[in-house]
Amino acid sequence: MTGTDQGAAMTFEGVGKAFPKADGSRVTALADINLSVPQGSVTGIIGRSGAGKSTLLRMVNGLERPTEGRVLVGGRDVGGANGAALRAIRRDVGMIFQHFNLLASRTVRGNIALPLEIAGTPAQQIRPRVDQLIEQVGLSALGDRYPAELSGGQKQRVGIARALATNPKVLLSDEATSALDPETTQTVLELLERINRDLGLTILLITHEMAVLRDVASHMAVIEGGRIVEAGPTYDVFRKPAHPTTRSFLSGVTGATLPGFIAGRLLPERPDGPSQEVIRVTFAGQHATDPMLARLATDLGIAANILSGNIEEVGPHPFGNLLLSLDADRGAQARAYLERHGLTTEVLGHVR
Ligand SMILES: Nc1ncnc2c1ncn2[C@@H]1O[C@H](COP(=O)(O)OP(=O)(O)OP(=O)(O)O)[C@@H](O)[C@H]1O
Repeated sequence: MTGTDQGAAMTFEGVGKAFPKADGSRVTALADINLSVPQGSVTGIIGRSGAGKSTLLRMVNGLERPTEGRVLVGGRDVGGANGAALRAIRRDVGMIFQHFNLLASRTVRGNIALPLEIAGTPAQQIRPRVDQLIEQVGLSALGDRYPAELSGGQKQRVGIARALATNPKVLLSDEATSALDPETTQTVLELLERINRDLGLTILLITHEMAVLRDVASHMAVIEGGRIVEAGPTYDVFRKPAHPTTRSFLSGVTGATLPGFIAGRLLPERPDGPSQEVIRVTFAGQHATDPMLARLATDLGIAANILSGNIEEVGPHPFGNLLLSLDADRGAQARAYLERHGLTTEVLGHVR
């Protein structure tokens, strides 16, 4: 998904952003960003605090301008647009926020109507459109409530309805579920998925939680220190993470963690004398349900101990992680066998 792409809803071409500092020097927030967000995708950008996620997102609706390169939305250069051209791009780009940004003085209806009023939509068209949006986000009975009378999840639904009011082609989500509890997060993510599917809307979201990408993103990119260090279809990245930062984010969601009694004894290098190799085996797609450990035992006579494991879903695909220990003398042979059968393996260390 890197590089310029005809099927792209948004493209970042060699984008850099430097902010001036008070002492006259400059801080580089983003450098050499090349990314293309496929039309109709839910694309997630993950990174730690200060990595540059917000700056990247804010370039899509022209709230920040690149100091290098171009950001294209539907083929139009956002950074070069002004006046009516910029307003036209912004109408195509809705945005939702971590803290919802609702007007406390307006009801649910009033908040959702706001972008329509700003766009000069005739009053008689606003009411039915707002009714439709309220219905779409599942808030039918709550139209006359004020934000203070709503839960976090309900507030975010208002934010989503407001972002959809002008029929945008792209929805930007700035940590939209970070202020919500896990259960509410799920319901809001499901709503975003439904909107993506039913309206064909491209969603670009930023998050610091890999679980959000696992649950909704078809494509993802990892950003660190203002640079994209890894990008691709989410499932591929989960299966074969190439960058240490990606692996570190993944270790938080792939569930399988070493039990304490092993983790405390894990040696990076193989010790002298008899030892066990500790490996992570990643199962994906059709292989997720194959009885590979039984086959390892019958075909090669290698017995593996299961230390921990889990199977979950990345998008529609099964995805599993197993942590095993096995005789270090047979480790290379076992890994080669598993890799040959489409599994991914990684040596985590050794125990005596
Ligand atoms: N207006 C600004 N002026 C100066 N520096 C800025 C400005 N906006 C962002 N930065 C700097 O750019 C870098 C990237 O910031 P950004 O807010 O994009 O990161 P982030 O990944 O969104 O972080 P967080 O998750 O904490 O919001 C940081 O070093 C930040 O201090």
